[in-house]
Amino acid sequence: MLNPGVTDMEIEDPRPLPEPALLQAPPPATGLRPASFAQPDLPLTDPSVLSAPTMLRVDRLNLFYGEKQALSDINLQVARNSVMAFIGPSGCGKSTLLRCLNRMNDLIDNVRIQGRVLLGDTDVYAPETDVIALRKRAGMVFQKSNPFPKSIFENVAYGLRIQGQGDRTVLEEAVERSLKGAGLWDEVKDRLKDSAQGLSGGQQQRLCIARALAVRPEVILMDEPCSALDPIATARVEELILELKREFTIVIVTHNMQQAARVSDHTAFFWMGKLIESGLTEKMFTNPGHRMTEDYITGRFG
Ligand SMILES: Nc1ncnc2c1ncn2[C@@H]1O[C@H](COP(=O)(O)OP(=O)(O)OP(=O)(O)O)[C@@H](O)[C@H]1O
Repeated sequence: MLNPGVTDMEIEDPRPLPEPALLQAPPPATGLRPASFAQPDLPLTDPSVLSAPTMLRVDRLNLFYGEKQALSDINLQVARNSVMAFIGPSGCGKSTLLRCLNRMNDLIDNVRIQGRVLLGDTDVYAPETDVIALRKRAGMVFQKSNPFPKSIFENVAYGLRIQGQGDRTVLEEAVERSLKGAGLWDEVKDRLKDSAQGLSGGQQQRLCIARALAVRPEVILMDEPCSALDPIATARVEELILELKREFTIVIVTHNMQQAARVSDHTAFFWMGKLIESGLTEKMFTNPGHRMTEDYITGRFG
């Protein structure tokens, strides 16, 4: 959602911005939750995440929509097989940064980008980079589920079909694997030929996740994937995110602080196009390094 209405009038006396923290040197993982952690039923960060190799790396990224600068000097890393949450008030640039990671901003006129994004070893913005292949490696799930007016089967098979895959057995295997991966197989296996638009909102969102999984991505970019879902469907997608990170790297934009705390290993807080702070989610939610992060997380602004 676009919201150009955020101005510095909304936050009084902002402190000088610190250098954005990189995730290179997180505090050692003890496997223990700090005693002050407010939500004791949350999953602990898997210590293996902290030593995982980097999947995504953003270096000195600036983005302009025409004359307007929407991202300023962003430095950030996302560890492989982890979940990174982007949080911050409306209009701070979360979706813009998410779209930079697989060049979805290429589809918007008048965008200018400086800096570097690496997906694994691939320089995302290098002229020789194949954008179609890149988006296959970094799939996207949007705020509003957007199944095509086709059958459940064809929705999931779509990405493979446009890659030229026509072998029925290969497609059937991929559809089953992806629907199982998205936790939807048991609910739809007997009606794969039915229209996807007959599914509930939560099922449609999991179908879109299955569609993203079908082309075997490495990264899944999720832009507020639960904002249109009820609490039960939201809980289902959150469980799924925790399962999917065993195989994939996930970046999720969310306005829901509990959701960020529940599903993410790392959190990055943005304000007016700047990365204010990033780090272990447990730390960000219990002992943030910046006053603005604390004010946002505790609902004092945003
Ligand atoms: N296509 C566009 N053209 C011009 N400006 C844009 C465009 N998309 C976003 N912006 C502007 O860039 C800034 C960041 O927008 P973005 O949607 O990335 O923020 P966000 O943090 O994801 O917001 P929200 O939480 O409301 O979805 C905003 O000022 C917005 O108005």
